[in-house]
Amino acid sequence: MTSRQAHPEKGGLARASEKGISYYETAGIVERVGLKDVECLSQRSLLTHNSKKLILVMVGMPARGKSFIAAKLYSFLSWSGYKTRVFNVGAHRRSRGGEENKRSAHSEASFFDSSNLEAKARREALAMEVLDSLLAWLLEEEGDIGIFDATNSTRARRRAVVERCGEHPSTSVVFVESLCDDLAILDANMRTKVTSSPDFRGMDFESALVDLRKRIANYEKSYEPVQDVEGAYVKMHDFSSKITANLCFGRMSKTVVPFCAAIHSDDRPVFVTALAPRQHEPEFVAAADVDVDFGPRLAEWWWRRRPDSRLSVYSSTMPLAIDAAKTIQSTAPDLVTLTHTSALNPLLVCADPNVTSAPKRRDLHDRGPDSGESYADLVSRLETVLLDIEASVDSVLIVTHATPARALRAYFKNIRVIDCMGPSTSPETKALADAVPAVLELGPKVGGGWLETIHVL
Ligand SMILES: Nc1ncnc2c1ncn2[C@@H]1O[C@H](COP(=O)(O)OP(=O)(O)O)[C@@H](O)[C@H]1O
Ligand SMILES: O=P(O)(O)OC[C@H]1O[C@@](CO)(OP(=O)(O)O)[C@@H](O)[C@@H]1O
Repeated sequence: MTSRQAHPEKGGLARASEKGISYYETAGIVERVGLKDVECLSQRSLLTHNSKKLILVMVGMPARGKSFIAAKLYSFLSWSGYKTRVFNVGAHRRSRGGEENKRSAHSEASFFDSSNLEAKARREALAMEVLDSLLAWLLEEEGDIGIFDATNSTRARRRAVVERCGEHPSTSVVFVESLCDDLAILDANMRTKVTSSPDFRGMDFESALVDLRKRIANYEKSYEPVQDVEGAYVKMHDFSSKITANLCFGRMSKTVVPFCAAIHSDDRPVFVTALAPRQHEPEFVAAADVDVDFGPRLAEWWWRRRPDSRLSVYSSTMPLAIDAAKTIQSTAPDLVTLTHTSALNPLLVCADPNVTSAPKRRDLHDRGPDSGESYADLVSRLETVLLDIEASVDSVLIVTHATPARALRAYFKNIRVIDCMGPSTSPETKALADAVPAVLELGPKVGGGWLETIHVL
């Protein structure tokens, strides 16, 4: 290797760039060596685009967090603007089981034994009925992403799913598999499951646990993890401590895989607070001039609350938000980490400065008469912050402005972004940039979802 060709990571870059020479200076001179014929590369070029309709097929034994992950993906993808729906085979099985108040035989462990051929055939039929509903919704009701929530634990089942979806060329299938062998995690998951799943309603806790263990043992006998040859997948091992992905490109690699890597089910609160809206923001109301002591009030509240726990603070890059975040950090420099990001800045609106009335309600894609940002643009820049929030195992505090704060809240509460705007939509929305400053606390609920609490500063 000559000095001009030296590899950038091995110290050649500085010398090369001093002379203004590109590392790829020889491009066009060196001959390409038939790479277009390499099979995996041609497959790569076919898969780069987003498919029109995406089907995420959950895979995993019971109590591996499939429904939890499916619900999270639903919140995230809906919030990102995709028309998304979860189709759960367990719910369909129960609704077909008949007996309203009595436990159906279709909920007992023996129903999930693959050597019970009658039950097995019934389970396959139930799964295909649900898949058909999913496909009908995607194709006839213009859905974008369908999430198929079942164990899909054998290769034969997955092949059947892929074949049925393959009848519709606008669809593509990606498996989302959750693998977990850690006994402590499984034990905790099983306890959650028997207390929350309708399959165990009316049973005492210990008998329910025994039955679930038997159900899982039945699945263990026939479980086959997804293999590369089966197609595109994301695998999450032990609560996202390891992620593997195959054939994921486009929207999958840009957002879905990072989201799967971020999520976990640790118990830590997320706090959101917003400075009063400026006059030209769509959320503007004649708010009192409270901004000046916002930072000290926030810091004092935090200090009173839990000075012992670590806190990751994300603020916008507006001066008052930066000041507030720094004031918090000054109270406990060892516990608080700061990130300032323009992703949390107010909605960019290009309004006429002479018009002082509050702008009218806008739709997700409206940019207003003079362009600027739509709510959809805002959501797209907030995505990066949302991934940081989901990934954090420390408490998180977001110091932002009315519109981004309300858009973030929409994710946590599964509300359409446009329905979260405007202070009159709910007390929680009002608390985000009210005349009296407040912090909205979002606490994760066991098994999914977030509980809201308003703290007035
Ligand atoms: N990635 C994961 N790996 C293992 N367990 C998880 C994961 N994510 C969530 N859990 C936990 O698993 C428990 C059971 O989840 P659930 O979604 O009902 O399982 P499944 O649908 O696979 O039967 C929940 O308490 C949830 O917190
Ligand atoms: O047919 P398979 O793929 O096994 O999956 C469907 C079954 O998965 C289960 C496994 O326990 O899902 P869930 O835990 O979501 O209720 C059953 O309820 C449901 O009948």
